[in-house]
Amino acid sequence: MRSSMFQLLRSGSASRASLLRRGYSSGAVPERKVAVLGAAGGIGQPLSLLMKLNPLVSKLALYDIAGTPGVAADVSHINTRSEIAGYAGEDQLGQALEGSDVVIIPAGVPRKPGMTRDDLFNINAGIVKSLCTAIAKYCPNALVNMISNPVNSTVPIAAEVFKKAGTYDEKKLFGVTTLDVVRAKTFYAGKAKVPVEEVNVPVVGGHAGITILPLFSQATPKANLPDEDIKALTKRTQDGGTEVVEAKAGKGSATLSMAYAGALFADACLKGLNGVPDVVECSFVQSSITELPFFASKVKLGKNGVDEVFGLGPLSDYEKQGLESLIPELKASIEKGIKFANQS
Ligand SMILES: NC(=O)C1=CN([C@@H]2O[C@H](COP(=O)(O)OP(=O)(O)OC[C@H]3O[C@@H](n4cnc5c(N)ncnc54)[C@H](O)[C@@H]3O)[C@@H](O)[C@H]2O)C=CC1
Ligand SMILES: O=C([O-])CC(=O)C(=O)O
Repeated sequence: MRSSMFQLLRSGSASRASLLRRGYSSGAVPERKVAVLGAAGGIGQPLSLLMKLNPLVSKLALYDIAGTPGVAADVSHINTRSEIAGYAGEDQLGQALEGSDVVIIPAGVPRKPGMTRDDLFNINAGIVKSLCTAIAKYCPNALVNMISNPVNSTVPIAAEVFKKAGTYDEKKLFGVTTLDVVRAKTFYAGKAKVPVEEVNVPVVGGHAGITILPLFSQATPKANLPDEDIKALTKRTQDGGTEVVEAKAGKGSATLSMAYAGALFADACLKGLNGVPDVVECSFVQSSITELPFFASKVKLGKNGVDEVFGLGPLSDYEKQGLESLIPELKASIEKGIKFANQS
């Protein structure tokens, strides 16, 4: 997956050649529209760039409350397959969404030092609710990739909005937790001294603090790291977002690594839609693998979105404890989202 993103970056105008390398015959590449909501933001801009480099995208709609005409004009000069259109302001949201196969949502405020992701709830819950109301109206069949925090609550909000509108399909709603996986892979490779591009680590649970549970016992290549290294790697993965928030010192949270992670996940969704076999990523989805209604785990992506939600596999004692500890916090965040969506 990582190497395919570098292929994209190298492919430039040769997107047809890049598609052929990816196993598509040139006549068989479906048209796919992707919309980015929040496209003028810190994540939105580099994410829009990366989606413009993806040859699976034929139309790219860049929506924000302001600033998108400039971002769209800029990105549109890149000589790759997709046609770009910028949409600014609520009256253009419908047009941005119509016909979308995948909608990526990085709209909303980011953290400042000292804040938790839940501190963003009051502002971002309303933003997500209104955007999802529009998705239900204009592109009810699209796959929705939710980046806006707190993901542990914004995904349940989206589900409730779609249920009320009668459009909910649990196979099509995803909380994007790919950045946790990207971090876990990077940190593990550094500690285990193995090539980073060969590393796989599932990350399960949710997307905030201790609800982020990397399963280093299942990491490959195997490295037999001592317990204290596993604990340190787990903590660093759980606090990865805070590490960036503190380093940015008031200027926001992860944007570039998130754009990379968001582009990887959207690419996986597009591949699944296009019938590419065995596309598996971790994501926060409706789930019955634990007692909680939403949970992140490995998910197989197919022509209709989620094809299969995989179980957790064998856990170490340390991971079993982590799982037990995260359940109450994740449950409360899910319930908070559901309550918000139903009372307002
Ligand atoms: N899931 C994850 O792993 C991660 C999630 N995030 C979250 O992503 C969100 C965005 O972060 P940044 O891009 O850094 O923030 P930002 O403030 O740089 O950009 C947010 C953009 O959203 C736009 N926006 C606000 N209300 C909107 C609406 N109603 N419709 C459309 N656009 C709207 C703003 O105009 C702005 O351009 C935050 O909630 C942040 O916490 C950030 C990093 C990782
Ligand atoms: O930490 C934050 O607020 C942003 C985020 O979700 C991440 O970087 O994982």
